Amino acid sequence: MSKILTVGEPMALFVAEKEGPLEDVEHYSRFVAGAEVNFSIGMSRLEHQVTYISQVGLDPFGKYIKKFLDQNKIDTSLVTFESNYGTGMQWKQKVASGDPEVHSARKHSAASHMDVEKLANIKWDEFDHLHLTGIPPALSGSCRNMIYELIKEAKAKGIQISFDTNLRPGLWDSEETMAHVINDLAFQADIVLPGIDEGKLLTGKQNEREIAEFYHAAGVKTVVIKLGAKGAFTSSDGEQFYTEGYPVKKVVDTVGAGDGFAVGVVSGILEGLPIKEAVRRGTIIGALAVMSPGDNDGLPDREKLEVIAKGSVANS
Ligand SMILES: Nc1ncnc2c1ncn2[C@@H]1O[C@H](COP(=O)(O)OP(=O)(O)OP(=O)(O)O)[C@@H](O)[C@H]1O
Ligand SMILES: O=C(O)C(=O)C[C@H](O)[C@H](O)CO
Repeated sequence: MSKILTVGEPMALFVAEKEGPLEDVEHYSRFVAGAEVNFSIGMSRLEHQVTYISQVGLDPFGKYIKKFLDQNKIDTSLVTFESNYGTGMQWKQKVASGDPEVHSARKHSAASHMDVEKLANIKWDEFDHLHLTGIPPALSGSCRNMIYELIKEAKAKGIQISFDTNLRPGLWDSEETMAHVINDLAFQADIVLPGIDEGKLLTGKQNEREIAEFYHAAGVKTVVIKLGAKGAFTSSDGEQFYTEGYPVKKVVDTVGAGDGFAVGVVSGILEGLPIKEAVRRGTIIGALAVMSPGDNDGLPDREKLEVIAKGSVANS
């Protein structure tokens, strides 16, 4: 079991019960969203210990999120309640195919008011790994400073860092700033996990090999590029290979696939699996994530993962 630190914005998520435009939907089911929440749940289900740093509003949704994280055995000792600002919220469409529309209310949220003081109580000696995404540096200037400081402290302690680019253009002033900051942060990581379209936008390169070279040239050891249903391309330690996507009969909801994929790759690396097996695990968990309506409800426990990895379960 490894000990992992992460930080992010959790949101109350309402998933439409019927297809159609969000303005016509009357009934929703409640879930918890947040890329790092999804990652934490996946890692926790595989019996790794995750400490999740965040701030939520002192409101019913903040309380719900804290309870949900506790129920999923995630360490919430660094999750604080803020009475002046609210918990972020999302509403997600139900769709028969393609990506759903997601509407967010997260401007000036409690999480966006995090700053470097959130890092004061981290017990660095406890952690083996830091997982970050491109979302917190987009939330506010104080969050961005906090992420730079977090990386600096982790690197000073020699802690391995994974970085999922997870672009949210709507949260940035401009695409140029987004690409500059995200690359600056990614360059300091050991493992970088962009989607293919994100990689093209961030690097100006045209294909997965060139994107990987761009990050290697800045010192990144392992680059794994997500190719949607097709799978992934990996470049690590001079080795380059493709991993096929795990077949899915019916896609229920595409959101969260990248986080599930990160769970597979990072848990596999932390458990000492060869990189090919770690990425294969990523493709399995990414596929499981698209088979359920919430952003993290499809993530497997170890028993389910092992059964699927051995190929003895139908993918329906
Ligand atoms: N329809 C699918 N069928 C099978 N596997 C899938 C499918 N969609 C995604 N995956 C798996 O999940 C991984 C991550 O998905 P994707 O490439 O969509 O990442 P992403 O763009 O970061 O996702 P998101 O931001 O929506 O969470 C893929 O590399 C693939 O292995
Ligand atoms: O949209 C965001 O910023 C989120 O963190 C919500 C989702 O859970 C996330 O996009 C899934 O990767």
